[in-house]
Amino acid sequence: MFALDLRSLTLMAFMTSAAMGFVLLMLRRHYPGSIRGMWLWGLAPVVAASSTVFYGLERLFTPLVTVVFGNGLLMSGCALFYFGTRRFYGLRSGWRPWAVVGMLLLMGQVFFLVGYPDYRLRLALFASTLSVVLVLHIRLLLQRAGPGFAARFTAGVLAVQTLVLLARAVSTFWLDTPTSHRFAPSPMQSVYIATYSFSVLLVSVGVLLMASERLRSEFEHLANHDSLTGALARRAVLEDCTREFGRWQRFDHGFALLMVDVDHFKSINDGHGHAVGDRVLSRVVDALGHALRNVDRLGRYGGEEFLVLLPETGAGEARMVAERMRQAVARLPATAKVPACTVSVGVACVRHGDASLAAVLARADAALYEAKRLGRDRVAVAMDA
Ligand SMILES: Nc1nc2c(ncn2[C@@H]2O[C@H](COP(=O)(O)OP(=O)(O)OP(=O)(O)O)[C@@H](O)[C@H]2O)c(=O)[nH]1
Repeated sequence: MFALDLRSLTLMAFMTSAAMGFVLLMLRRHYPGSIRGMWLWGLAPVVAASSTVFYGLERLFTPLVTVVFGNGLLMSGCALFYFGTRRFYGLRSGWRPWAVVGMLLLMGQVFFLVGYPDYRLRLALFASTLSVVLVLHIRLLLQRAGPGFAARFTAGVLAVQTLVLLARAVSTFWLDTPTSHRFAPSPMQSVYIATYSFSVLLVSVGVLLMASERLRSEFEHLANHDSLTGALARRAVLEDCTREFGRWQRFDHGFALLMVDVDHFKSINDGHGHAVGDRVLSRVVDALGHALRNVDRLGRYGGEEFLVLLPETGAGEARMVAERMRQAVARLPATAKVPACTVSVGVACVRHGDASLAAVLARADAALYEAKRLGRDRVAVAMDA
């Protein structure tokens, strides 16, 4: 019959959990504070590892101590993983309801150990409570999982762990005797303990991948966005424009570029100070962004100059969008902290004969110059746009 040495498996589970806890706690220092939950994720395997000490050395303890501490710590380890994930997603966890559930579970465990000794019922109670925690964790991961792989992977590992946990509890009713115990050799028990040590390892890897994915997306955001206004960085918006130019060359899908410049910005800086000028820029970007569709791209081209890409847009529609943006900024009221301002907008559309994006940009720039020349706070469309 297929059965592994359960004490060796338990020792392996201990070493895996302790090592993963150590790794997570050490790595946590290398992640920025914006990535939350790593401390709880690191604590979880350490607590789970302590539970295996009670199971593995059960001869040294009374059954009551083994059950209360072993099961209590294992349950706490699983809950800490879940709390870590909640924290990671910016959710707080009230510990009181969890403490009540934990106490009730332990009371039930003691009852089925001392009051009405039944290993099967004790196991069924423990497995079902632990499964609830695991299912809550899986649900949270699947609800919040973005396009990345890590959260789905972690949820998958937890799902396997839950199935094995439940299968073990159910199988006990058929395979074991009511007086059976943890180290009575059985295939199910081998699968359970092996799955446990693997899942601690894989869940730890999973949460580490989640933290790394988050870190990468934070870096990407920093690299692609202007830190002052939140608009796309010049390089990112130009990349989008170049891609759109390529689509136009291949599929003949037209697009428009808008060059937007804050009027007399130097005098705002000079009159109110650079910090106020910064606030004006942020407010202008907010207003411009609200006037755009999801597919449009808004980037900071230079100091107080912004570039807008309008895919699949002709000259008439682009002029309307530009006018909407101009009005959105002009309508911003002056406040105690920020003066009112206006913008001028130059509009250009890609057209046959354009050899590169630079040609469209140059026409949008020339149109902007024209809008400035005509008195500012207006939209000018490039000739033959
Ligand atoms: N506060 C602030 N000022 C900036 C920033 N980037 C560039 N500037 C300032 O923006 C001003 C731009 O001035 P100009 O190019 O003369 O243009 P303008 O005063 O807006 O005049 P027109 O464009 O002709 O209407 C300069 O004084 C720059 O120092 C920034 O990030 N924050």
